[in-house]
Amino acid sequence: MFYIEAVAVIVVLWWLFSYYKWRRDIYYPLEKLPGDPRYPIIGTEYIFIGVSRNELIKVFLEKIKKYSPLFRTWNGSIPEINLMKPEHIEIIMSSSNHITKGRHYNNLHCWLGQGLLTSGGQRYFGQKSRWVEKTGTLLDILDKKVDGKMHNIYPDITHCALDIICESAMGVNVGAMLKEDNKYVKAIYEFNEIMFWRILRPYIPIFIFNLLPVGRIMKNDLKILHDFSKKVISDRKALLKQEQQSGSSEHNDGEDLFGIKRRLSFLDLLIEASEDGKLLNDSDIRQEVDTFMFEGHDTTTANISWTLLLLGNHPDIQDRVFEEIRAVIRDKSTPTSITELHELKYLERVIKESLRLYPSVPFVIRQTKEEIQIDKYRIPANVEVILGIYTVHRDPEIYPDPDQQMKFDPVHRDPEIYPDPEKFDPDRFLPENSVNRHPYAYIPFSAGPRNCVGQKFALYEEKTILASIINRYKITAVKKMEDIPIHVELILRPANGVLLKLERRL
Ligand code: HEM
Repeated sequence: MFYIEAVAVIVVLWWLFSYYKWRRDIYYPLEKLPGDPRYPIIGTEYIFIGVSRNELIKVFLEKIKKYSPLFRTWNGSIPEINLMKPEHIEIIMSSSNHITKGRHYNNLHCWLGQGLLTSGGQRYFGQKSRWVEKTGTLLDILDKKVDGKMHNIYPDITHCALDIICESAMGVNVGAMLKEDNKYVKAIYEFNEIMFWRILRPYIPIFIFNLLPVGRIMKNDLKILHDFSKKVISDRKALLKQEQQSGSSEHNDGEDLFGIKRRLSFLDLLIEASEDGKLLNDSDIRQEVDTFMFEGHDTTTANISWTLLLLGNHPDIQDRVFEEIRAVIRDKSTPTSITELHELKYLERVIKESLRLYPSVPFVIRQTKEEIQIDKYRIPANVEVILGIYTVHRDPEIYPDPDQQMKFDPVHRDPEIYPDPEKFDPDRFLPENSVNRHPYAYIPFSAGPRNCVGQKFALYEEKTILASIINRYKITAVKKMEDIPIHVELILRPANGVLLKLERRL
């Protein structure tokens, strides 16, 4: 009996000490930062209660306007520091100390595991000729939508991007564009939505969440996602075995249409590294494949989609893009060489400007490894810092028109950095207009030691797809940009897809 009482006293004392330490080291320093009042269990998430999905971003932007340039929020009992100034973001992003991802990414572990890629990946992609083939299939699908009516082409772009990443990085043709029902793509959207739903409800314990219908749907989605990647891996393994037996190898010899020597695919390298089972086991491979497939198609899909919506709203810019494409690829339907892709300079500025206004990844979250000082505030070690990529593009304090408050995006839309930040103006990215820009004022691919490994791949792929679409069709957007609701989750998506009217040019 005495023993139980002694343990109970030690537990209570330990808890009191931890609580005291937490208040001294975390709570008090952070309470000095601006932000809404915090309540037990819910933190500051009550600001989102009763807010519709389409309005969530507006509520958050109001807070940014109120508390910019930095403020704290509480996700339940976990504090989060929101940063949106280039010089503040630089402190975290440029440091090799603060590279641990925030804990919200733990929600992804059940899907992507710990498979976060840290080394460069562009050199593995030597199969760009396949992009031309996939883009051709996309055009065939879009041709059927040239009927004077409005169509949502978001699913078509998603399937094309998925086919391209699977073919380029995994060496497997999943034929997503040719399938009627794409369970994998549906599961990704659903999983992301539910994950975001859960993040906003820190007061629901995990065991209750798992019992709710959303918890069960998420579990089912997870199975679909894993089954898909397992099949990609087993298909590739079977193909490699077949090639070994027949003595032929289509993936590591010869040159493709772009004159690039073919190399092993990213997945082949993972499989090679696992041959003796020492470096990577099957689960490690699956995690890397899941990460790459998700990061490698959802991001590019979102950016291509926003770019099409912007071009569909700006016929003058679309005409300029079209003229450049005709001058570069002449009578072909799609670019077929790296040189041609490089020559599409104006299209590149269009893509960059689209990524400024609508960065596919709207924020990244890191944990501080050690205490840091930001302006007059002391940020303790081990707290979550939200680096607002979307936010860094629009600054509320210096945004000139108070009525436009809902639209600002503090970093990529800071009027001091980008005059008239709401305007879609690709020429902001002319070299002469970019010279004095802060290096962390434009960070769609993040920056520093943990930045995106796929940015070159993304740019080439997007140029190929966008050039092919604009070359073949004149596109008209059905809705103005300001009337298109934005869905924020890990990816920034147009809420209702990409509604366009297509007219054949050629
Ligand atoms: C427009 C397209 C893309 C955008 C805007 C984008 C953006 C980003 C951002 C912001 C990050 C987070 C870096 C950080 O935590 O600081 C990231 C990570 C990553 N991206 Fe991309 N990305 C794009 C396309 C791609 C493509 C095509 C691939 C693959 C071919 C790819 C693969 C990855 C991987 C593997 C990571 C690392 C994951 C991690 O360490 O957590 N991305 N990307």
